[in-house]
Amino acid sequence: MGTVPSIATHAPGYNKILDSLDENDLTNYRSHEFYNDNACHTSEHTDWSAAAMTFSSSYSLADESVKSQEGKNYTSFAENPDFTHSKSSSAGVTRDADPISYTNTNSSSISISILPNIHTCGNKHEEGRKSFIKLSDQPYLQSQSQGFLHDTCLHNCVCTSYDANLCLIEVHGSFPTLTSGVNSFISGKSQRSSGAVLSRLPSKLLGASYSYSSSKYLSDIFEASLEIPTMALGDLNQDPVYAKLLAYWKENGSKLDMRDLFQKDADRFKKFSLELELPDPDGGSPLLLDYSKNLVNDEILKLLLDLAKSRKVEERRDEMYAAGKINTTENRAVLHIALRARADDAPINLDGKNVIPDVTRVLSQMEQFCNDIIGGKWVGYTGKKITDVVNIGIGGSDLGPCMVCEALTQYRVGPKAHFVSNVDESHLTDVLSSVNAETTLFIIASKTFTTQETIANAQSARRWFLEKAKDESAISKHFVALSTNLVKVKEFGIETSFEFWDYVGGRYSLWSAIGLSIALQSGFANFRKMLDGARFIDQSFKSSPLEKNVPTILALLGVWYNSVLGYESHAILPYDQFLSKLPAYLQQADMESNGKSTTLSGARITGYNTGPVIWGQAGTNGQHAFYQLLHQGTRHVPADFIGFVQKSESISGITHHSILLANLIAQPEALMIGRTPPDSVAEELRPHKFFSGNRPTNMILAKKLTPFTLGALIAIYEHKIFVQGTIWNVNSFDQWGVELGKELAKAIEPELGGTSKGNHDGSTQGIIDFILKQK
Ligand SMILES: O=P(O)(O)OC[C@H]1O[C@H](O)[C@H](O)[C@@H](O)[C@@H]1O
Repeated sequence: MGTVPSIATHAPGYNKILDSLDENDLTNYRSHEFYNDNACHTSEHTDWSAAAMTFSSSYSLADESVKSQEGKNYTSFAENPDFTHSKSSSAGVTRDADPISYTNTNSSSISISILPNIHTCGNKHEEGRKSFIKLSDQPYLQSQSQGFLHDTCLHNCVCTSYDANLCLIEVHGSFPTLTSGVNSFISGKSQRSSGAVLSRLPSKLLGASYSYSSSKYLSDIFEASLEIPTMALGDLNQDPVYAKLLAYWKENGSKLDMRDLFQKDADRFKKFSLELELPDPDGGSPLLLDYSKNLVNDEILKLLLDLAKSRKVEERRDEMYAAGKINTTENRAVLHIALRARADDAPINLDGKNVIPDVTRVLSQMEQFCNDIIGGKWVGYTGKKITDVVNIGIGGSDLGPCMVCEALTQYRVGPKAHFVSNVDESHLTDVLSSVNAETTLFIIASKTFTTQETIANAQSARRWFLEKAKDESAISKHFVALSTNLVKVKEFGIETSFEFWDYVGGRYSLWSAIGLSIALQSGFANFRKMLDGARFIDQSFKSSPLEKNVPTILALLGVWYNSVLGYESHAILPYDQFLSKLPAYLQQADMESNGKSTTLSGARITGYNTGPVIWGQAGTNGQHAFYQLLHQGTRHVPADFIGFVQKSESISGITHHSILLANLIAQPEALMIGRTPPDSVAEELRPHKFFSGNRPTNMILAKKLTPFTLGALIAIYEHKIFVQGTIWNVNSFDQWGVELGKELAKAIEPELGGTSKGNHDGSTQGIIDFILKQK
């Protein structure tokens, strides 16, 4: 087995794999990048790939023997005569921090990567090669450095190893995101190459060894136990901080009264509120988050912040920002933050490639298109200017743009945007009845371009259009597509398309080409301002300490209510008619993200609630509908009140906005202070007129609903959802739960024609029969 078994001494199955490998095949082995802390971030040291086959001089295999070919044991590679080493230099200067390259003299292409610090392992591993990666458990390697955690780096490394056709990874130490990285690797493997992942957690820490492989390529030669290594981020139920929160509530919950807390602490508002100075080009002003009307005190807040630490929120956030493939079940990075980046922002490297240039390329294409449409350069088939756009999409390809177009009504400079989402034909016919084919642009928005409803609506819109235009060639002037699936777009017969990428989740896509209807209606400049508002929050979320971090605070309060106190829903109450679609938008954003009952490592969640039921309506309308339940119901519904200090009013003489603001302020006050009816109230009515109060709310207030403020507001919620998903240990970025219904509908549809019959339960069949009889 040559020199390779020198590290293969621990995990069950490891030797077995190595023994089973064809020695002659070892010429394909090759090591990968390793850089030590200092070297990897110096600006001179830019050509990472040239520094392959290196590892740190500071690393020593102190805890194991390294066998040379003659069978002698060494305590480090440096001493092993099988390896020669040479020191890399940066810009001609050799420094202590520079890496040392080790090469195996017996087989020049055999080497084992020792990766105590793998910041740079985003580089692709070479196709057809085999790699060994070893991660050390030296304490300094697990500390945070340069904004990255080593487990994040391992994750990236593993995720980008997909081109190697065999990858063995031996891990010493506890790396919280290892499992997700490894899962990504494995799922990537099934598409790109065969491989195996082998990990070992140090027995001295865990009292056990773990190893696993899911590779088909190796499945018959590798019979090691298929145990998945335990992630450091384990079951929330086992988290000691979570246990403290539960205990605290159990012991003190009934005594927790906000009215007392305000009375005892004159600084409570100051202490439990945050202001973010928004650099809004339409008038910079602070955004206020007042969270003082919550069932929390100093102790609870401290525990919640500790929980964020113990659930590794910051590490996971860094992993997302570093393009880690945290959407493990789909092996995808989650990079809506990249959509808001500016061209000169620090690169965001995914699989070794900066994604920002592609983002800015599509944004420029959108900008040009908007200018052409708004400026009248792009006209309809009869030469008339485009006055209306109809966005045909559903879910994430509808809710975001639809909500934002309404929110930015006052910023309209271009064609009016309409939205068709429901496959119910009345949605389409209703919109079509209000537009003219000569002046209407159809935007077919679908990430996958396979969504049944969208494709059906797009086909019907096309037919309607052709009935009017009577000319196939007119289609190109009136239909454009937004998708990640450009092949399907072509198949559909659309020439102009705007691309986005699979690292953009549908419900996080309004910042991408999916936002074209926003940019057309509001003008590209306003679209950019909205992106900038979100970018501002991205930076604030990344750099603010947890206690000053708006999305994190909102998330922690939500976890407190949802998982500790058992409150099951959360209301979104915007006091602005133009934000009336915000609750529906956040329903998808939140419920599709965190409505999960499986942890990242595949365990069933029991004992605590994950994503809440999100609902709400614009104020003041809701006050005359469901607020009764908020004030006096048996359920407790934490709520976010959202408002704006200024609004341009066009009807003079009536103080609409003051009335709106007064109500916005009064409702949270009423929910907190409650009321015991005065003695003057008749005895029998007194219980009915009693308001218990002590009901929690947040207030989010900004100066004006501008594109920038709106971008910031949406991004706050996106990151809030992310933090909660992290704490609950769920994948917030997949949505397998929507699949089953879709599949069954496809099976049932032909049965409604009466020609085929399925195999259903009695109720389902009864319903089908009822329909068939009435048809
Ligand atoms: O954009 P599309 O690929 O057409 O998908 C539209 C929507 O369909 C699905 O059912 C998903 O649950 C949503 O997350 C998605 O936004």
